[in-house]
Amino acid sequence: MRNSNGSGQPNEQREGPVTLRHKAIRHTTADQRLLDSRLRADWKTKDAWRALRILSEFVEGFDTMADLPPAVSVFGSARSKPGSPECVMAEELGAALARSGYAVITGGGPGVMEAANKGASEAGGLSIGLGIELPFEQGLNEFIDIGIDFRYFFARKTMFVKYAQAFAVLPGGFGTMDELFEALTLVQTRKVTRFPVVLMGRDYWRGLLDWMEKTMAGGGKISPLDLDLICLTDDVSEAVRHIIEADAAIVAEQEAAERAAAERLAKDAGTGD
Ligand SMILES: C/C(=C\CNc1ncnc2c1ncn2[C@@H]1O[C@H](COP(=O)(O)O)[C@@H](O)[C@H]1O)CO
Repeated sequence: MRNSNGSGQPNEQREGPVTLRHKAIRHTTADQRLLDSRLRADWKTKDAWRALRILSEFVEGFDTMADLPPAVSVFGSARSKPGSPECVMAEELGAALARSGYAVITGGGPGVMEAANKGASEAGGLSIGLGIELPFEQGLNEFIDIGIDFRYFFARKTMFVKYAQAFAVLPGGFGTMDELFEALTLVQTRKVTRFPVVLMGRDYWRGLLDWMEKTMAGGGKISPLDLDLICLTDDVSEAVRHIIEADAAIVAEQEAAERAAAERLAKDAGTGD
């Protein structure tokens, strides 16, 4: 939904290729209708169709994102104001990533997302926004070269992970925490190849990291090694260097694994196994 008309009500709603205006606007989102257990009566008739709609989001996303160069997903608050310390940092980070050859993927919204897209775009990089249908959504920010609007959070989240070499997470609220912890869980459970997670903003993250070290790791709820996944910094150059080095290390590991597999095959062929 976009552009409130002053009454706080949006005057236009986009649902995939469909635009709804005026009395046709629905005051719920696709995610809300899918997840609302009070709509149980609809499950039999509507969920099978929803599955096709969900599939179409994956098809559209895979098709569009497959052509990207190496990319970094940047997360952070939708509420930060332009010129705030985290927006300044996001803009510098977007620009530095672009100069190092990375495309920048964000949630396509305002605040930190917009700042990262702006930095990337103005530095000549490729700037991508994966928008999400929200009851108060404002549309994709103006610094996006490739934008995709998703109805379903989980389809959109797949794209952030699948097409990024690293995650950079700036100060943010629940949405940002969700994205951070999803990344850490995927790496911890080896659902994705180990990839770097950079937390930017030492003061903002210190309390959470201390709690993770003392309470989570101290209480045996995570392994202390899980915290090695995270790089904490205020320095944009250090963040980008960390991403480049981790990226190179992962590529080297993968190449070594492929070489070892090829050598095993050759050896087995030689011994007739
Ligand atoms: C809150 C406002 C607008 C929300 N618009 C969003 N557009 C796109 N993506 C969003 C939006 N809000 C949250 N996200 C996702 O979560 C992260 C930020 O959430 P947080 O709670 O603000 O930390 C972000 O990385 C997005 O992927 C009004 O201006």
